[in-house]
Amino acid sequence: MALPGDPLYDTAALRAIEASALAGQADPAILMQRAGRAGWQMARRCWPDARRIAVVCGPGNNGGDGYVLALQALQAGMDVRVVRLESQAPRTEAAQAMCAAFETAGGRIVHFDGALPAADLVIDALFGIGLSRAPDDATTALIEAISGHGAPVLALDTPSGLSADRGSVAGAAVVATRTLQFLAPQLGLRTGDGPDHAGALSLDTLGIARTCVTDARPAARRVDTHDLAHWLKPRRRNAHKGRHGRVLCIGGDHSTGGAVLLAAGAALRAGAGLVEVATQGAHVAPLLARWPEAMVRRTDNVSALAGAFEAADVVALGPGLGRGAWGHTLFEETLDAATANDRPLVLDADALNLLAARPRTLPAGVVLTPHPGEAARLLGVDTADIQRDRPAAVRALAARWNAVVVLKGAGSLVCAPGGVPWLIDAGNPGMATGGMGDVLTGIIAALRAQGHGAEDAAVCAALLHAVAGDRAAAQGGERGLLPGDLIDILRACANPGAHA
Ligand SMILES: NC(=O)C1=CN([C@@H]2O[C@H](COP(=O)(O)OP(=O)(O)OC[C@H]3O[C@@H](n4cnc5c(N)ncnc54)[C@H](OP(=O)(O)O)[C@@H]3O)[C@@H](O)[C@H]2O)[C@@H](O)CC1
Ligand SMILES: Nc1ncnc2c1ncn2[C@@H]1O[C@H](COP(=O)(O)OP(=O)(O)O)[C@@H](O)[C@H]1O
Ligand SMILES: [K+]
Repeated sequence: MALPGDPLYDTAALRAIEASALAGQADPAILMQRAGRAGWQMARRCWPDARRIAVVCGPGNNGGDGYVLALQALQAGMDVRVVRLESQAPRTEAAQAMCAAFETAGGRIVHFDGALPAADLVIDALFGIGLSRAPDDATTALIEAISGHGAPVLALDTPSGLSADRGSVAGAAVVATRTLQFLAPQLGLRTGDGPDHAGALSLDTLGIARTCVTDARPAARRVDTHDLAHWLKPRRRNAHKGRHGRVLCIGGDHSTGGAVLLAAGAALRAGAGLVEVATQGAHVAPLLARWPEAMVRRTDNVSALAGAFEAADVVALGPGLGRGAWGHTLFEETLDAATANDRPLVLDADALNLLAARPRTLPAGVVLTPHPGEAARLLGVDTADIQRDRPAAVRALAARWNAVVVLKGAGSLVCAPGGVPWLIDAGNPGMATGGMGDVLTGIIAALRAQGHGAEDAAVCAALLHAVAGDRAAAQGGERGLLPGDLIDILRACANPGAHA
């Protein structure tokens, strides 16, 4: 069966796509011509009333695209100004030719003196995929002038300063209204800082053969709402609860009982056949009051759980587990028992922190769900290191722990060891609320219990969680969104087709 989702690319792949598109091509500047023209058409389409156009050009081929666009705008009768730093005259042959053509047609180029000219539209053609270092002070001032101008900003290929590979900003990056990507979609625009800088996304393939793109190795595959149906098929008429698996959620030390309650509720609403919870005695009654469908027991150690452990199809360990003696004991014993009994595990929250503090070999088929802080602990680096290159971080985590990893946050990435990451850019900042990750853990466990493998369960669950977050936010707004709101809406999202 065809893989779900759409491929995204990194800079190396884009360079390979470019090389294959240009092979045998007489005019190497043909793609630059098409890029500049596509940029101008996009500008006209999106801002038909803009007459004063400021085009900020950098020294490379991204700047070349900008000169082509500027010439197009000039020929269309616009009031066009190219702006650049004195030190950033075009350096590539193709960009020099486009600059010369613009000047020959009477186009005006001004050096940036701290302010951009008045304009109805600003074109960002400073840097594209060739960004190679953090911008210096003068370039930073130019980037800030673009973002702070007040007019809409159309970025060509990449918002200047954002890494097209990593989705991170070293220093400063343009905040664009829209970004028109060329050739193929970039991973960096969809994770980490990417969405905040890129604005609305468009793509122009510049007329190249499809095979130039399909032959390149993707950096990630992006899944979206419609892909849920790939995993969440209608149930068999002859189904029974035993077919849909049994989830055991372990967690909820004193003061964090809500976490395991949320995980259990999410597991129920994501379709687990049976959900059992092992928690501190004080949480048993409230949990039963909220979820009478769950089987809840007080536990101090795994031997008290003997029957439940053996019966479970998957064990979710971590929500509210804490790092006290209770959590430590359950962590060690659960991992021992899961290894001995070959039980699939989902590890979250303090289970990840305990794992980082006491590294051990994990049994096969484990799913880890770190947010960037937990990911940093698991790799022994800083959170900023994780966010600087989220795609590399998720690959490194999967390899280091031999597990399927969900690296959470804006543009969540899911990766199996040695695999190509999945990208989920559904979801919204309303989801940055305590307890939201516990809901994800419950969903992964439920899908795992329903028979999905670790990677399928992780990517489908991360997508379902994000889609539910967006649907809940659409109903009542992002601010104040609660994990319970997602649980309430999960059922509607987990049955694609039935509630379209
Ligand atoms: N691929 C294709 O087929 C097509 C590509 N096209 C377009 O070309 C773009 C790629 O062009 P590109 O390779 O010339 O790189 P680009 O983004 O212009 O930047 C490189 C220049 O910037 C400089 N520089 C870098 N960082 C810097 C910094 N922080 N501060 C200051 N300077 C810095 C760097 O200097 P250097 O590192 O060499 O010192 C170099 O001079 C691509 O995104 C797309 O728009 C289209 O024409 C369609 C077809
Ligand atoms: N800005 C955001 N955009 C999209 N999803 C987000 C955003 N912030 C948080 N989320 C999602 O919400 C969940 C938060 O999980 P986590 O940080 O573990 O919360 P907690 O530990 O409080 O349960 C993750 O699935 C994450 O991907
Ligand atoms: K740009």
